[in-house]
Amino acid sequence: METLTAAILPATIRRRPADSHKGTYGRITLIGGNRNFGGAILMASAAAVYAGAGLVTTITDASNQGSLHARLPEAMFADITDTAMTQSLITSANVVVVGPGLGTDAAALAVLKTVFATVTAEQTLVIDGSAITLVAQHHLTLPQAHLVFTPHQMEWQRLSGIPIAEQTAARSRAAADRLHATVVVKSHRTQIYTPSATYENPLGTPAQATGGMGDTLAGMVGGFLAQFADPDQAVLAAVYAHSAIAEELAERQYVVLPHQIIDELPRFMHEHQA
Ligand SMILES: NC(=O)C1=CN([C@@H]2O[C@H](COP(=O)(O)OP(=O)(O)OC[C@H]3O[C@@H](n4cnc5c(N)ncnc54)[C@H](O)[C@@H]3O)[C@@H](O)[C@H]2O)[C@@H](O)CC1
Ligand SMILES: Nc1ncnc2c1ncn2[C@@H]1O[C@H](COP(=O)(O)OP(=O)(O)O)[C@@H](O)[C@H]1O
Ligand SMILES: [Mg+2]
Repeated sequence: METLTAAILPATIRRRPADSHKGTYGRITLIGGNRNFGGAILMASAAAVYAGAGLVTTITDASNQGSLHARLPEAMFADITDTAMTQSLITSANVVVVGPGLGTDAAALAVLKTVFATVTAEQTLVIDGSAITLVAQHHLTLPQAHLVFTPHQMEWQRLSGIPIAEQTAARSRAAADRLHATVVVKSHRTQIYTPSATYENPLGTPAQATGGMGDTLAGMVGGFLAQFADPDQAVLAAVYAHSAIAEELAERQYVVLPHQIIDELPRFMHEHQA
């Protein structure tokens, strides 16, 4: 197990070349947010935009459209019940994030099946929140794609079958290998299982223990994957940056809100680019 250090930030976050445009920085499609959990996909989408992803589209329940655009005019919107549009927006993305606030009802399951049937081996799919629970509950066959799971410990228990108290590095490593995926097991000391190595994030604070914190991380992971060349480093840097910003804010705050981390991202990335 390797401990992450701040060196992951300049190794990953590169200065933007002058000769570039929005297409240089990736197209990301985020899918989630039912009528009750619209905030989750809004936070994930905002994290992707503020992390610098070039083009961001949010596929969500139509009831969330107004709040999405009021809060995040940079994001495009599509209705989650429009299957043809969903397929098209998945196909045109290089990174897809599915799950924040998706819910676990029959409609959510149908959306997730559409995602799995549409992504291709060249694409990266980040699977978070409700989508992890659905994969576990319905024993879904995983698609051929670059897969990144971002479970918290309870979701990891559901997906891997390993009870939280028995989630040792060795057992989680074996389960991640069986999934042929990168797995970010989130806790107060998050561990990251890439195909080639295992890492622990030394940062993080209980001030982060508030709803939406993981939705924000999922969007950051997607945003970093959309832009930066090395996918393992992109995941590691997103995890590290998420906690590093939270620790900065927690020096003078009892609780750190997810949207505050999002607001700090452009400044933090500017300071740590190389
Ligand atoms: N504003 C919003 O719209 C929000 C929507 N959310 C969405 O709600 C859906 C359900 O996710 P939840 O995670 O709330 O529900 P889950 O039922 O998946 O997991 C929560 C349960 O896991 C337990 N648990 C054990 N270890 C944990 C750990 N290390 N970290 C977190 N929980 C741990 C908690 O105590 C709790 O009982 C997801 O789609 C999620 O994205 C949540 O993110 C909350 C905010
Ligand atoms: N006590 C803590 N110390 C450090 N990090 C924490 C702590 N509690 C929560 N976090 C972080 O907050 C995030 C919570 O993710 P998750 O449970 O998926 O939230 P949500 O689904 O509500 O957005 C993870 O990145 C986790 O590492
Ligand atoms: Mg979550």
